Amino acid sequence: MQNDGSGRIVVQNLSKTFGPVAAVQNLSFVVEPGSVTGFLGPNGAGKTTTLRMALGLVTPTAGQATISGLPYDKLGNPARVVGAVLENEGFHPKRTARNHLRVYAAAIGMPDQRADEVLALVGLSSAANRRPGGFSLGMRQRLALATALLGNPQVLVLDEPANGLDPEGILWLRNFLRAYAREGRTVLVSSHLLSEVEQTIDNVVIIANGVTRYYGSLEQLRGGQQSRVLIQAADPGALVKALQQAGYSQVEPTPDGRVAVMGVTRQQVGDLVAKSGLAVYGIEEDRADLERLFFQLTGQHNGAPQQYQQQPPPGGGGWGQPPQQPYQQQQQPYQQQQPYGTPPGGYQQPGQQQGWGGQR
Ligand SMILES: Nc1ncnc2c1ncn2[C@@H]1O[C@H](COP(=O)(O)OP(=O)(O)OP(=O)(O)O)[C@@H](O)[C@H]1O
Repeated sequence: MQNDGSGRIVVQNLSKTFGPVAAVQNLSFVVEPGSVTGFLGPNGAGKTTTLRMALGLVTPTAGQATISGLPYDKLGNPARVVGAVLENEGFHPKRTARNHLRVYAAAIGMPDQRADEVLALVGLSSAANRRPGGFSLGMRQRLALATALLGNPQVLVLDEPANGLDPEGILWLRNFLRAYAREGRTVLVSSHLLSEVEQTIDNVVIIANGVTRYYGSLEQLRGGQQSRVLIQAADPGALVKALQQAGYSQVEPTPDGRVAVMGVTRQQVGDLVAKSGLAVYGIEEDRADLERLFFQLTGQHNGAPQQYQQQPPPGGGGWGQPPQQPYQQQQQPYQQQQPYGTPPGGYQQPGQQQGWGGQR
């Protein structure tokens, strides 16, 4: 086997058991070069264990992970191929940031000057002579990233990199990772919050209880969602009646007093209110919340996790289709509640019914 130079990460049927705990079960996915992939799941889902297996720090119970076609420990000088930032990395208390980096640079055969280059890359040049002991959490994260970048690696693996970063730091990290991927490199970032990485990632692997729930492009995940139109009306009851008469049955109030309707476009609503002479103050399209879908996929809000169809293993034709179940689940609130009934029993005031969404 040879390093194929691709920077592709392939995880194939990877499993890890710690005593009675099945931390990772038969996990398969591919992380493509030139993109940022989010590795998402709730706490304890198995993300860190998977990343540690990919980085040769934990021995898999079954399956394997390769980077550029090779297991990590066969990469020769792996730090020149993969840069990794794992959680809770410590720094030597007596070394300055620059010296810390020089020690690590020497260990992987990089020249001293690389320390200053990576400090500049992460925006820490002015702190080069300070000791990390006095750094903020965000600065420590940047220094950890600088360490990972020493070998100018083609692949970056970051475990919960946004932890401890302020909004400015998150924005900086987002731009940095996107630029890194644009150079054709591979970026894999774990997080327990989809919202934290949503604007950074192209592709997503979602796991829960060590099992894959979804893997594919974020675009596909978004595309499978139902959207609804939210309308603020002078007389919501009259609007509901008009909508129902026009054949739109999936209608209900939102807690903030608006009317939500599924299966309709903004334009159709606009035409309908114009025709019926009703006063409305706002018509807004609302894509179903991606974070809510994430919670459904990982079973965090719906009790026991559901078993979704797994995606085909790597090499089977790229990214798969999103599973269908979540979208069916998504529709349930509309079918179950029917707060307006037929015939309409009068408009309920906000707060009178169990809402499911509200404004985002
Ligand atoms: N060394 C270990 N010994 C025993 N159990 C472990 C070990 N490492 C992880 N586990 C267990 O494996 C499961 C997965 O843990 P892991 O840390 O991989 O999850 P995670 O998704 O990274 O979560 P977090 O975001 O909380 O770190 C958990 O139940 C955890 O308690």
